[in-house]
Order: sequence, then C-alpha cells, then structure tokens
Amino acid sequence: MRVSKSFEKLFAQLTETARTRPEGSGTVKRLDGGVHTIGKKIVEEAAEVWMASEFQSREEAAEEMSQLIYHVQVMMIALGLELEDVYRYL
Ligand SMILES: N=c1c2ncn([C@@H]3O[C@H](COP(=O)(O)OP(=O)(O)OP(=O)(O)O)[C@@H](O)[C@H]3O)c2ncn1[C@@H]1O[C@H](COP(=O)(O)O)[C@@H](O)[C@H]1O
Repeated sequence: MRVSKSFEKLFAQLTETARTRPEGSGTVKRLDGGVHTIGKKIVEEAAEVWMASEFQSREEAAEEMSQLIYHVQVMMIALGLELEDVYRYL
C-alpha cells in the first residue's frame, strides 16, 4: 500500500527520482518520453477526472485526480519548474 503523501512530498520524491534515475522507475520512463508524451497523458488523465466526477463514484474521482496531479508534477520536472514557479500564480 502506498504511504499517503502531500503535493510537496510527492514533488520532492519525483525530483529525487529524476536525479538518481533508479532502475525500473515509471517516472524516469515518462520523463524520457518527453514533453509531448507527458502532455498527452495529462490530457488523458484530465478527461478521466471529468468522466469519473460526472459518472462514477467520488472515490474513483479522487483517484483520477491523484493521477492528474502526478502527471502534472512530471511535466513540471520535465520543464525544470519548481513549486514556487507554479505557486506564485495561485
Ligand atoms: N503517484 C504516482 C502515480 N499516479 C499515477 N501514476 C502512473 O500513471 C498511471 C495511471 O494511468 P492509467 O490509469 O492511464 O494507467 P496505464 O494505462 O497503465 O497508463 P500508461 O502506463 O499506459 O501510460 C499509473 O499506472 C502509473 O504509471 C503514478 N506513478 C507513480 N506515482 C508515484 O510516484 C512515485 C515514483 O514512482 P516510480 O517512478 O514509478 O518509482 C511513487 O511514490 C509513486 O507512488
């Protein structure tokens, strides 16, 4: 079971993963796929958030939202963005 984590903790973990490139990491694979591929995944997950929110359970919507957050963070790392670069617009 996954340990529960915050947006900041996940970002720190993914940043470290990108730096150390551990064997078998899905994140490393996604980063190597590049911005175009990561972008398509973001669009796919965003659609799944919409569908789950409108037609499925709140639980399933929450899970899709977590996946969208993950793929947005992968894109942030691919672009070299820090948390502050995004937070300044919130
Ligand atoms: N939070 C996530 C996370 N959310 C979503 N995903 C990925 O996004 C996929 C969900 O998308 P789909 O439902 O479309 O699944 P899929 O059809 O298998 O997707 P594709 O592989 O075909 O793109 C999952 O299978 C994961 O590959 C995540 N992958 C990793 N993490 C966390 O990121 C950290 C580092 O992970 P690794 O790089 O794999 O070690 C760990 O803490 C993980 O818990």
